[in-house]
Amino acid sequence: DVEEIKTALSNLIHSLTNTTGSANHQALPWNLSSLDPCGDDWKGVTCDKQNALKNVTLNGLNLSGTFDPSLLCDVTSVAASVTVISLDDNNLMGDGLEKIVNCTQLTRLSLGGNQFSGRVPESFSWLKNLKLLDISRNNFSGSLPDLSKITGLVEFTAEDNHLSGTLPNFDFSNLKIINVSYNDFSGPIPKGADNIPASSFLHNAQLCGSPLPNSCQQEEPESSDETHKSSDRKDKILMFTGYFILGLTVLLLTIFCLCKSRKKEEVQVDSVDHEAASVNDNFSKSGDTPFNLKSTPFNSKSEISTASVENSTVSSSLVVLSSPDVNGIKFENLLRAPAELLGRGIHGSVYKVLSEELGMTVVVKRIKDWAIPTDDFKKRMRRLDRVQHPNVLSALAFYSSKQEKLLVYEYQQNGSLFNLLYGTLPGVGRTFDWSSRLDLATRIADGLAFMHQELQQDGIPHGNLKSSNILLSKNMEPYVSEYGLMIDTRDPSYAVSISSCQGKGEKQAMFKADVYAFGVILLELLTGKLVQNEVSGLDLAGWVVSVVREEWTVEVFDKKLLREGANEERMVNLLQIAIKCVNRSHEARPNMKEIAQMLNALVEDEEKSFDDVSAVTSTSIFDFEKA
Ligand SMILES: Nc1ncnc2c1ncn2[C@@H]1O[C@H](COP(=O)(O)OP(=O)(O)OP(=O)(O)O)[C@@H](O)[C@H]1O
Repeated sequence: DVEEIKTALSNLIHSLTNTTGSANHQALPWNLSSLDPCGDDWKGVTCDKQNALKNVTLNGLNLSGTFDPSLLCDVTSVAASVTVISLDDNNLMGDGLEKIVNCTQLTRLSLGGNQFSGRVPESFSWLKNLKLLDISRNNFSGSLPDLSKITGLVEFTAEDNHLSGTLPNFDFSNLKIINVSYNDFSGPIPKGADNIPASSFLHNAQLCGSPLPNSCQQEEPESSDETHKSSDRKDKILMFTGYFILGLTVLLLTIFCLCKSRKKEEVQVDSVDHEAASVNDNFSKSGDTPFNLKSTPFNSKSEISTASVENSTVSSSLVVLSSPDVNGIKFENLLRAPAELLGRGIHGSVYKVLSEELGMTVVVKRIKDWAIPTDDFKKRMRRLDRVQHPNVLSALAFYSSKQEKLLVYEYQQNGSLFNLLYGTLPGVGRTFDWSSRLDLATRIADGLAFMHQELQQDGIPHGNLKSSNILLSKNMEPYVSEYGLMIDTRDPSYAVSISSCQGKGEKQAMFKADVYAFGVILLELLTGKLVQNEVSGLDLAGWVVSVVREEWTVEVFDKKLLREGANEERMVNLLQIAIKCVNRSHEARPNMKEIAQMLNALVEDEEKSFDDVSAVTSTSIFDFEKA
């Protein structure tokens, strides 16, 4: 079997590295002279104890050529055991992708960021064990096969293709993550997607229904009669033309108002300060603050400057990003809505605002004294908006003036990871068990790895990663929030790293500061202890490293995890990853992509340990129990 695996893998890697021009010849990622493909020399290949092939992970290796799955899946010993095939971010094309169906044990198939084209093979829907299918960022076209037949599918990502037709009738009680944005899908989104962010469905001109704001009703044909259908079509053409003209008018008006307000701002900027008004401090603290400017006494301790609100041009100053949830939002209405102060930091304050206009609760983060030129800030916000990941919270809208920046985010009902670890929510007790912690860490790592990859060139790291910036949605889906705002890192070697390197090195140090911060979050998840405890003076990273240096010990682990009987070997594995992340030298730290791969391998391991795979997928991410 080992020989068979070795031959299959050699054939695969040769087919993906032999390019026609010898100048482009790609170095082999594996040492093929090594006798044991399951040994360490074959990076990305893992086998189980019986030497059965489990994972083939060849992400981001600049592989090119035609991926022929039969090289793996027509080999009996491989087909019977392989659970993960991951070829993300290469330059691969496909030939006979349908043959993947012979790898019946696949739980993860990841082909994102390649050149695959044509239809998605029907046979993908026969892969009954799949939990994750990623075909995003390719050139796939045509309609999707009926992927709803894969009842255990937890994650499906297909953004940035040319896919069309209707979406399969997914069961969203299983499917936790989906992204089909930037395609040509049409028709209704299947029922039950209310908890999925609307951004997962954006940029499909004819998709409708919750969570998108456009309902499908008027698009459903009232009768099957041909004449009705054609008049419906005409109506639609008229309707879209109307929308187009309306959109154009709004755009022109907005540009006109912006120019006008900029002129006014220049003239008025010096006189604005004394007019600045605020949300009254006492109201804020009472937790039920009306932002209503008319009923709120102004005072000099300005919270949200409202000088501009009195100015009738402000509604054009609130820039609404791509989310359809907030179309038509007006700045002044937002400030008049009932609000509650959630927190106040060195850089500003955060308010929870119930917006009747939007029919939703949002969070407004006000940042003062961020010395970023307005144009750069706008550019940055728009750039960030183009990089969407299901576990990263994008801003819905923003406002920028010389004095302050306001950012509007969707409110996340279950608070932050910080609250989950160290506080309690009234009325609800939570078992935040080992597999939930590992799952959360992996999703966050996936999100950060994606953001780092996309924003490396732009030099935009998270900059302020911490457990209070990991938010939990209504269904406990974790989100990284406040990506790309002010740099305020926890990395103790950051200042030294930045001063000692320039250009590319400087950028790398910034991204590696996020890795340090992520390592600290892993330590918090493992130990249940606060990072920097002002009372005990504990420096978590320093403490863990010193305890571990003595000898590997369970002393560091959260007692709750030990009581629940979490697997110590896997906890130690996670601890090892965390310690790599908090290495004092930023160069020695792994990057987020490597960390995400290590965590996903741990999850795989965890999943293998459960006998009943389907029981794992149907379990909710977090275990609630009544307090
Ligand atoms: N979109 C949101 N939904 C729900 N809660 C949020 C949201 N954004 C922030 N919060 C919560 O509001 C509180 C205050 O946020 P804030 O960003 O000021 O805190 P912080 O992360 O401690 O400080 P900073 O980010 O300024 O360093 C935090 O507990 C945070 O978890």
